[in-house]
Amino acid sequence: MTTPRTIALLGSTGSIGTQSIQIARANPDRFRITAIAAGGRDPGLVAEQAVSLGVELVGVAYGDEAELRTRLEDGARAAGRPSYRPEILVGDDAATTVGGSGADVVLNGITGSIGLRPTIAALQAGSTLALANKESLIVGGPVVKGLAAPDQIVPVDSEHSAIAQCLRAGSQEEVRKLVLTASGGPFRGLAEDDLKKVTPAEALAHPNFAMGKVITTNSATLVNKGLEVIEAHLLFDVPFEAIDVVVHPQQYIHSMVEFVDGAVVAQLGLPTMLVPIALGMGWPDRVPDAETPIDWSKASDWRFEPLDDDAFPAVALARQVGIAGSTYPAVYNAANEECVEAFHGGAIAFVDIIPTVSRVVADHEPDTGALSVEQVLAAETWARKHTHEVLARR
Ligand SMILES: NC(=O)C1=CN([C@@H]2O[C@H](COP(=O)(O)OP(=O)(O)OC[C@H]3O[C@@H](n4cnc5c(N)ncnc54)[C@H](OP(=O)(O)O)[C@@H]3O)[C@@H](O)[C@H]2O)C=CC1
Ligand SMILES: CC(=O)[C@@H](O)[C@H](O)COP(=O)(O)O
Ligand SMILES: [Mn+2]
Repeated sequence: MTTPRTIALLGSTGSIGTQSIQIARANPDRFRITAIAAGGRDPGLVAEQAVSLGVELVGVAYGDEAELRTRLEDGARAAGRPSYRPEILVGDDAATTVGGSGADVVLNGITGSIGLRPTIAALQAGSTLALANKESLIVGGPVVKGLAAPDQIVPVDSEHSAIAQCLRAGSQEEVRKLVLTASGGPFRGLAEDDLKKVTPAEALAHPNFAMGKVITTNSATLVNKGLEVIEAHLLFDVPFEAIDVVVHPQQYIHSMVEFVDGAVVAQLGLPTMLVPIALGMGWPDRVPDAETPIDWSKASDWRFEPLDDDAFPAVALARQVGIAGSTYPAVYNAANEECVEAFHGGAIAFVDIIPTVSRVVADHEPDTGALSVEQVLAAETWARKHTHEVLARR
C-alpha cells in the first residue's frame, strides 16, 4: 500500500476546485488535500472545505481573518474535532505561500493571471504542477517554462490533457500537428451583426460545461481557444502553424494529434473535467472510474466545422501575440480580463471586447531581451490601465 499524494489545491471554491475535491474524496487512498487557497468571497465554504478535508493550511486573498477563524472553530466543533486548528493565511501572498508549501502536487485552479506567482512558487518548491490556470503559463511563457523540470507541469485543461494522452501514442518527432477542438461557444453560428445585442447572461450559457465566469465568457468570444493555442505551443513545443482548431460543438472529442503517417489519435469522453482533473492529480496513472464512459449503444451525431474568424477574430489575434512572444500574451490576457469585467458590469458590449484587446495589443511596446516576472507584471499593469483609456475614448 502506497501513501496518498499530498495535494495543495488553489482555487478550492471554484469549478475546478470543487471537482478536484470530489475526485480526492472518492480516492482517499490516492490523494490527500493538505492545503487549500481561495479568493475569499465565501469564507463559510472555505471553512467547510478545510474542516471536512482536515487541511493543515488555509489561505485566502482577502477577508477578515477573525471571521474565518471563528467559522473554522465552529465547523470543527460541529464535526466533533474541536482541537482542529489549521494554519490560516490572509492576504495577496496567501495562494503563493500555499502553492510553495511543498505538497507532492499543486493543483492550480485559480482564475486569471493572478495565478502566476502561485504557479512559480509550486515549480520552485519542486511540486508537480497540475495546471488548470492556463493564464499563468501563457503570460509567464518562457519564465514559467524555464523553471519547470521535464514533466513537472501536467495539463488539466481538457484539450491539453487530451493531447498529453494522445502523445503517449508516438514520439515527439512523429507529431505533425495538434488539433484543438472548440465548442464554438453559445454564439456559434451567429454573424458579426447578430453579436451586437448578446447579453452577459447569454454569454454565460456555455453549451457543455459549468465553469467560472471568466473562462465561460472567454469561450463565448473564443478568447479561451486563443489562449489554448498559446498554451499548447508552450506545453508541447509545437510551432503555431502546426496547431489547428476545429469547432466540434458536442465536445466529445477533447482534442487530437495528427502523426506523420497521417494517423490521427483522439481522446474521447463525456464533456466533463473529471478525467483531466483526476489525471492531473495522479499523472501518469489513471484514476479508475473517474468518469462514466461514453455510452456507444445510444445513437448520436457529432459535428465538425471550421472556425468563423470574421465573427470570432480572437484566435487569429492570439496566434499573432503568441508568435510575437515576450510580453504580448500577457497584454492580450490582461486587456481581455479587464474587458470581461467591463462587459459583465454593463459598461461595454460583447462586440467591444476583441477590438479593445486588439487596440491594446497594437499599442504595446515590449521590452527586449530575456523576459522576467517583473516585466510581465509591469506589462499587465500597463495593459489594464491602457484598456480603460481605450474604452474611455470610444
Ligand atoms: N472550470 C473548468 O471546467 C475549466 C477551467 N479551466 C481553468 O481553470 C481556472 C479556474 O477556472 P474555474 O474553476 O472555472 O474558475 P472559478 O471562477 O469557478 O473559480 C476560481 C477560483 O479561483 C479563486 N481565486 C480567485 N482569486 C484568487 C486569489 N487571488 N487567490 C486565490 N484564489 C483565488 C476563487 O476564489 P473565490 O471563490 O473566493 O473567488 C475560486 O476558488 C481558470 O484558469 C480556467 O481557465 C480550464 C479548463 C476547464
Ligand atoms: C473544459 C475546458 O477545458 C474548457 O476550456 C472548455 O474546453 C471550453 O470550451 P470552449 O472554449 O471550446 O467552449
Ligand atoms: Mn479547455
